[in-house]
Amino acid sequence: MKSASGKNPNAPQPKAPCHNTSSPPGVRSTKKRLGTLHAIALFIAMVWRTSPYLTMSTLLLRLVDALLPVSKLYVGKLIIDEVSHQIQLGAPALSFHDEQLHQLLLLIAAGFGLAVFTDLFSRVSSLVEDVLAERVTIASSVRLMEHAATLDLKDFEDAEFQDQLERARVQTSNSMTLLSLFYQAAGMIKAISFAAGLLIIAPWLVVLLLIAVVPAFLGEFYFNARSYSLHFSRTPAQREHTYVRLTATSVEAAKEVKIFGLSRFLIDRYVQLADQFYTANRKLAVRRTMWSGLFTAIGTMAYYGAYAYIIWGTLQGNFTVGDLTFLAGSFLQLSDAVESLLLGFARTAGQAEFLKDLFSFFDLEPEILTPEDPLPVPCPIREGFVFENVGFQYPGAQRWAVRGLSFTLRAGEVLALVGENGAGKTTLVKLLARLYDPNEGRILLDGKDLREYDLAELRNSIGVIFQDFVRYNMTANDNIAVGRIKAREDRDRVERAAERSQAGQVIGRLPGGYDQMIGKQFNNGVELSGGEWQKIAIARAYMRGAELLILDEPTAALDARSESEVFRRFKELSKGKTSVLISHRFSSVRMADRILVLADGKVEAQGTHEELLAESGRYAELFELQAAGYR
Ligand SMILES: Nc1ncnc2c1ncn2[C@@H]1O[C@H](COP(=O)(O)OP(=O)(O)OP(=O)(O)O)[C@@H](O)[C@H]1O
Repeated sequence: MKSASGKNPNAPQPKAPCHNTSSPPGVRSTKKRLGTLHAIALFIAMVWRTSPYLTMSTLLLRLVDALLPVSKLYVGKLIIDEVSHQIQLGAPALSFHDEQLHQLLLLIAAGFGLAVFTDLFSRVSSLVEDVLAERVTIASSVRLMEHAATLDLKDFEDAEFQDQLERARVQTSNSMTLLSLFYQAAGMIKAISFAAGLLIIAPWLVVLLLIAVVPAFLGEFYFNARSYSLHFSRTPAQREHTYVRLTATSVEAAKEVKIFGLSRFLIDRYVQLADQFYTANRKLAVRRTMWSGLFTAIGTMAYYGAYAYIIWGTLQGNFTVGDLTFLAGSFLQLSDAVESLLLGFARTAGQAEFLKDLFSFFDLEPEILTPEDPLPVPCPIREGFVFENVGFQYPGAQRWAVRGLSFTLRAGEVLALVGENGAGKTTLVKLLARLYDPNEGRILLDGKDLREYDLAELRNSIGVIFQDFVRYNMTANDNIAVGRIKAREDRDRVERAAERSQAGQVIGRLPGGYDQMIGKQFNNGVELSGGEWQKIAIARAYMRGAELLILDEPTAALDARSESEVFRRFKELSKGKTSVLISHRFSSVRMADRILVLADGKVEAQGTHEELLAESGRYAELFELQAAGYR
């Protein structure tokens, strides 16, 4: 994996400042701030792309919604002024035909209309925003999954990558909070509309107000940054926390948890991690509450100071009673609006830090790619695969998993791989499928480097069933169809594949047949035995019908008769195809055309079963050990 900037994140990196929870947010570099703004801009673009129509509607509705309160307040002022005016005139009781009464009724009707509209608009805006937020959540989750699918296998095996993925994942479900950006824009218009009234009548009140809310704003900014850096620094622990919780409650672990009596151990670990979070959260929350209480008190003081000034001005005759209510109302609402605007802004800036994680995740690029002018993958394969002095080291590993590995896999042959645990058999298979690229040497397919072929086409012509194949909690049909998902609806093909792998008998015994849900995660699911699962998984290889088929020990749980049958059929049915079998059972391995003995990541010996026995090497030794066990 490398970031779009071209840097390899696997290379040692200087610690990012946000790792350092003690550094105050004030020392953040301008570059980082720009990065935050950039993330906000990318987010707005993403919202717009999700639904231009809903985005426009949200903005317009919020704009109207923002202008309604000041209009309502102004109509209130006009009503009070009109009433005071009538009282001052000492006017006799108004009659229905009076011009003034009409005026007053009209103002009351306008006030009523505005009140109804305000409520309506705010409900409709919230509705549209909710819908938009949900669409954004779905769109960003889809983008996250699509992007994750393009990244390399080694990325997924990297803990730092998992942290980043976790933060990005959290972010996709937080779009709702982020849409408060629009709310902020509306809040700004609202504040400007109130300020406009105040500016005309008493301009310095606006200055007073700004001074009053600045501390609250800075405080909020500070605490949001602290909260982000706290969250960032504990993502690994947070993932462990979730992992422990899921392990303690998952169906997969339930057997061992009970047999080994692990629940107390897991709960204690959970509590230990939770305690760390709790203590840090509580400390931050207490400090935040104290400071924000103080800042709010400053704001309230400013409000009452302004209120006293307006009352004084009214008593002096500088303002009318209507002005008094308008100014006091405007000031209060403006102070609320500015405060929530500034706090919201600080909060959004805090959120935008998380947003950066999402977009930096989208910036990651895979290293295993299709070249510019890819070769078409040969079909059928004519010569086969050649490993030329191949060496591969897993990222971060001290030792080479394979090194100096050279051999030929001829087109149309059945090759068996044997070797003790850790000899490099699975690694070899992963290199063949380009799940990794070699660090040394090269792998040729029909004389050309694997890296010159179209990656998707190459993977399309290879079918691998790994020893740790996935047990999908899906129907029996889909569990086989994953081998060639495009043919999912082709029940005949699925059934043929199942018959070939002996999964047909297993499925025949299921109450729902091919439509039976397998696995215990969902309603009406039935569990299978280990061997039954393996038969289903092997059916995927037949379903795939690829040029190169590889069974990497998915037969370990099969009884001896079933495994022997699986390999016999596999050999028969894969005629004309190239296949690789990995097994520790020599009775099955001997059926292969050729056997490769791997040791310490390289080929130690090769030949037919008889040839290898005659050599009296490791193969003969292991074969004898196993045979002795049966005597
Ligand atoms: N994802 C990985 N990351 C780091 N090292 C790995 C990874 N997978 C395997 N290794 C290491 O590479 C070496 C070869 O492993 P590999 O899985 O290829 O062996 P194998 O011959 O298939 O073993 P087994 O018979 O146990 O399945 C081992 O030393 C193993 O520890």
